[in-house]
Amino acid sequence: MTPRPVPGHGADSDAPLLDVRELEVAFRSSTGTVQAVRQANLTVYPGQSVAIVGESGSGKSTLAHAVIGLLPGTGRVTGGQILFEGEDIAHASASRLRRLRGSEIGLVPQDPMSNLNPVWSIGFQVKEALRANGLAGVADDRLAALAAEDGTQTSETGRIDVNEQVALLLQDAGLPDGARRARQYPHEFSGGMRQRALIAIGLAARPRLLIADEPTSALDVTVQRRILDHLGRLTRELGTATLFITHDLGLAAERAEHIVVMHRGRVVESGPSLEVLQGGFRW
Ligand SMILES: Nc1ncnc2c1ncn2[C@@H]1O[C@H](COP(=O)(O)OP(=O)(O)OP(=O)(O)O)[C@@H](O)[C@H]1O
Repeated sequence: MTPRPVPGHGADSDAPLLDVRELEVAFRSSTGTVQAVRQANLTVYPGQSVAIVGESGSGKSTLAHAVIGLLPGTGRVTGGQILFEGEDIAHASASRLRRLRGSEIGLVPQDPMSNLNPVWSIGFQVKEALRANGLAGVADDRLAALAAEDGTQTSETGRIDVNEQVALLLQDAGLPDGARRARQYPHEFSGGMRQRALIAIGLAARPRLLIADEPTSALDVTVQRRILDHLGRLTRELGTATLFITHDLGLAAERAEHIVVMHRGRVVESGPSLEVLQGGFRW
């Protein structure tokens, strides 16, 4: 079943942002080949939130990592297409994928500790995400409005002091006192704060699609809820589509408009969240 376009996201909402067709991903090992993803289909429209749900080992992360061009180890796309804004990126070059990551497709990874560099300040890491996409010192409308609220002026040409920009991005991800937070290092942050820093980094370049891989699974339930609420609000306000990976069907139904259920590498169910939840699918 193909998800319906989300109303109110402009004329291009008729066209999928991401259209995964018959995707096959395999890992080679000394004992043979593991077919991690089989003939998987998945569509995400602009601004839409889609969750991939499934038990451990069902292929959720592999599918998401294939989309972002970050398959680990011997993982290879062995069939099918990954159309992003109509372009097949299943076999795109490393440099094309690097350009897409961050600027068009952001990632909030599963494990904040191993995805933040311990020797760099948080602010430096946000700045790097901006620099990599040529956006250091550039304020979009949202940042200009946040700067005005903060009593800072942006120039008429949309320039902003890069340290102020970093502080605002951290604040927007739910880290008050962003200027001070920017000077701190990952070990000075709690797990929840590190996750928020990764959200700031993932959204810094305003990607059209954000992939969130079990973004809060290591956190306690209250912190998890608060962060997911914040992430949902932020992506809605920014108009960012999200591909949310989780093993928790209830959480997926709460957080996403559309659910794709994976089992042993295959998409076995796909539809509006409520329908999938009420369908009582069990793996
Ligand atoms: N780096 C790897 N090398 C070899 N096989 C791998 C690798 N990563 C994943 N796999 C295999 O691919 C299959 C799908 O794994 P994947 O991690 O995508 O599942 P998942 O649904 O995301 O699980 P989890 O919820 O535990 O992260 C599994 O059989 C797994 O063993």
